[in-house]
Amino acid sequence: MEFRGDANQRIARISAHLTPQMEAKNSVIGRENCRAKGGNPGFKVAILGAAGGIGQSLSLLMKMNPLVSLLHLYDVVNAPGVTADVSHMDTGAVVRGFLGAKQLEDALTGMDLVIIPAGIPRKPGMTRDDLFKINAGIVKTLCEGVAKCCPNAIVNLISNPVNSTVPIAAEVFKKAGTYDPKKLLGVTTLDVARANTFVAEVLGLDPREVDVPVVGGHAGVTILPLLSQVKPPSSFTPQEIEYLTNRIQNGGTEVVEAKAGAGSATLSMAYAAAKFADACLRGLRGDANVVECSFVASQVTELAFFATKVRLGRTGAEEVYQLGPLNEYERIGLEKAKDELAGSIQKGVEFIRK
Ligand SMILES: NC(=O)C1=CN([C@@H]2O[C@H](COP(=O)(O)OP(=O)(O)OC[C@H]3O[C@@H](n4cnc5c(N)ncnc54)[C@H](O)[C@@H]3O)[C@@H](O)[C@H]2O)C=CC1
Ligand SMILES: O=C([O-])CC(=O)C(=O)O
Repeated sequence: MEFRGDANQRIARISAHLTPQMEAKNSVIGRENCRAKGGNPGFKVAILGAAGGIGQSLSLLMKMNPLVSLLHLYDVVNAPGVTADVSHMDTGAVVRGFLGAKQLEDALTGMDLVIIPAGIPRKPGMTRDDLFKINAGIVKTLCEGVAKCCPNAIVNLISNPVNSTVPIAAEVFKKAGTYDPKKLLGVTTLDVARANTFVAEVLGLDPREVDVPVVGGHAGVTILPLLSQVKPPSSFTPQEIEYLTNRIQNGGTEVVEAKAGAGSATLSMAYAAAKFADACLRGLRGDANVVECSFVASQVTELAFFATKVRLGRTGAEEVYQLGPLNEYERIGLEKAKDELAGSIQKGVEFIRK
């Protein structure tokens, strides 16, 4: 009988949390009184924009990451549904959902890593810069929340245009007095994933064996694959270089056009974001030699931000690597990339300083 009593109490507790009344009473969407806390030692991760195309798949992938103990899913719509769904996966991370601006602070408090895929995606005919008008304000608001509630968190910024949203985030953090350049990382991992895939196709290799550094930024000509530095060392014909560079630079547009109005890359992007977040968490844990490309504050060129390989450690991007030797084709590409990047960075900075 004692056992039955305990079990009944447990069931009553759980059922109570399933009622809409209780959900409404709770400031967060979760199961606060349940015993099952996962109990994993690990990191606390928030996804802002978790109900979107990228956000949903990314939530699934982060729920599967053994380094995550607590996963906060925030969005202005549909966060409860995504949270309920993902929370039934029998992996270690405990999942809590947060809906709307009033719950942003709860979503962010105590987080080690904040991943931001919030904002509108492109439709055919648009550039990433066409998203600035709407996404700049979204990123500003969310980063103000980060500065207030988890100023020491690592931020992985996905929302486009990354070439401008990263400078916007930096300015927000500077204004709040919390800016640590090592902790603000623009996510360019999808460019590397595409480059590895397309180069592997040309070379007839497994993409997992290929490593292509992609530097610069995350839009059109600012995406600069360094094919002269591909591992394993490989040579390409001028036609192959032209084909690969164009395909990598226009990979996002290829998906936007194929989706024909239904958005941009979400599945490959969630994969890339999960890979990059995992690298950040391994760095936070103290693993050695965690190296990824990312758009960060940089002294590699005269620009304030630039994507190169960075070494991720306990405090974020602890080392920003130089470009290494470039061939003539890449030197010309670098000048074009810098010209466009300069304007995009300036636009982001001015959005906050105006
Ligand atoms: N860095 C990269 O390599 C890539 C970046 N992106 C960018 O990621 C962003 C998201 O793309 P999708 O997931 O496809 O778009 P989506 O429209 O499917 O999802 C965006 C989500 O953000 C949410 N949202 C809007 N305002 C918000 C706010 N203030 N706070 C929290 N959430 C908010 C929406 O409710 C929606 O659930 C776009 O800007 C897109 O261009 C997309 C692919 C690659
Ligand atoms: O192209 C877009 O709009 C989305 C994006 O950044 C990408 O897929 O690389």
